[in-house]
Amino acid sequence: MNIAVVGTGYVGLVTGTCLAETGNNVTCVDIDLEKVEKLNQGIIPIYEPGLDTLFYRNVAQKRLRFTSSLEEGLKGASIIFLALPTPPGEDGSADLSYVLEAAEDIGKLLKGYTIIIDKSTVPVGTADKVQQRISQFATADFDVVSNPEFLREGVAVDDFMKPDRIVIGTSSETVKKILSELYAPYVRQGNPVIFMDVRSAELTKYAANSFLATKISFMNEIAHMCERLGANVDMVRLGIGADDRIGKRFLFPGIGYGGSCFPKDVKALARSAVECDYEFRILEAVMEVNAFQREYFVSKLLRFYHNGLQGKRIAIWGLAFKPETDDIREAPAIYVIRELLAQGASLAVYDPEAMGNIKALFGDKISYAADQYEAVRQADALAILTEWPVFRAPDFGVLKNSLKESVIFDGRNLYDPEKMAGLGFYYNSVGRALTDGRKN
Ligand SMILES: NC(=O)c1ccc[n+]([C@@H]2O[C@H](COP(=O)([O-])OP(=O)(O)OC[C@H]3O[C@@H](n4cnc5c(N)ncnc54)[C@H](O)[C@@H]3O)[C@@H](O)[C@H]2O)c1
Ligand SMILES: O=c1ccn([C@@H]2O[C@H](COP(=O)(O)OP(=O)(O)O[C@H]3O[C@H](CO)[C@@H](O)[C@H](O)[C@H]3O)[C@@H](O)[C@H]2O)c(=O)[nH]1
Repeated sequence: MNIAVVGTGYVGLVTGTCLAETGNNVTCVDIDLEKVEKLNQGIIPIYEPGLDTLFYRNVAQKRLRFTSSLEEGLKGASIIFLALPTPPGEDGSADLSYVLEAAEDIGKLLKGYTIIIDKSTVPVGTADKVQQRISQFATADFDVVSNPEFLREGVAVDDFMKPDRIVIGTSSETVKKILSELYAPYVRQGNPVIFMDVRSAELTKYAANSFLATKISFMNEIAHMCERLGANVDMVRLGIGADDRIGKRFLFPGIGYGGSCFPKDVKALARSAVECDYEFRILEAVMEVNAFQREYFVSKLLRFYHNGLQGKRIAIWGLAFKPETDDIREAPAIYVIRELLAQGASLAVYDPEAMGNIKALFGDKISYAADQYEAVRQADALAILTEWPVFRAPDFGVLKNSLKESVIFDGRNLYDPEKMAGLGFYYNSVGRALTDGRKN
């Protein structure tokens, strides 16, 4: 099939590449000229594991192209995917300006029957708005479909190629037939393509993200109880996760969820509730707990250094909002860095992929280490903010010799507290015993 993808960010680029991989002809469109130029030079502007192999293969075989001209992108396309930003507006509701402006431009260019698929995360009623906006300008026939995307950054290619499920909101039998064919290669293992009405599909996306965010905030609260009651959150996690009704995943406490999706989508669903005269009480608590997690992490350092952080050098391992990505959107690290700087600490940071993005934000206010061990050299303490695999089994001897004092604040529970005490560290993690082996 001939496909256009409008918006070539994390979702658009992965969607376009993975659709080309199964034999479709895909043109990705973006208004960011620099991005399009890079893509046309074979430079992938984001870090996403596994994307490069598929990208280079499909570009070489001319199934994947990039352009900044919408007109050129839409030429011959029978399906148009919208993968455009829907950032939070001032009141928390999703800002639909990117989607609706693109709809208008698309309307002016539509030729024959076209399926317009919304992959952006949008509130209930958006497909109707897109339909109306396009109708004002189009003469050709078209259908607007909601097809929310559930990929996770860091494993986006796998998630797209083998999705748990595909949700499609449409009432058109023609659309159902065409999209069943388009997605058939991705659900060969029997994962379902779930057809439903458009409004339910739109809400499904927010419900999924909000439920997962709720799971995380719930576990963060359980972690606080563990710290107060002398229980171990790892054990509680295993104990409840073994129950199929609860499930093992998304039960890891830490410094709160970040990223470009959970924070904005929870906020947007809460706002949607207000707009339809309902107070979504759980979501208010989920957001409150999430904000508290990063504050609590910083407060642990402040309590430890009760004379203040002035003159202290803190090393930070992990800046991205999660491992295996360079994305720092809403990363807890941004808050932690700002707070520690405000308290007078000097910072040396390291992340395998997100250094460039953090540098663009903080410039020369902090030091950027070439590797994780350089970051801790002569630091008073280490703070761990992202659970990159490379941090999981460091050389503790080197770590201990590099730090001025053997002090670790771990926001991601990477190590065993007893083991850390045995190695002579002060080790403060989330929802587990605080251990101090410095006098061992
Ligand atoms: N990032 C994720 O993991 C993820 C997963 C599922 C769903 N989503 C949703 O998908 C949507 C896109 O998210 P993203 O992370 O890919 O965003 P992004 O910011 O990475 O990419 C959006 C792209 O759209 C481009 N753009 C803006 N206006 C345009 C226009 N008029 N024409 C062409 N291109 C235009 C931007 O230049 C940018 O490259 C959002 O609604 C998001 O909530 C994101
Ligand atoms: O047990 C857990 C799991 C995750 N997180 C945090 O939650 C955030 C989000 O993680 P994750 O969901 O893995 O990453 P995203 O790429 O943001 O993916 C989410 O957001 C996407 C955009 O909507 C959806 O498509 C995905 O299905 C949904 O998982 C990160 O800060 C994680 O550190 C935890 O704190 N504890």
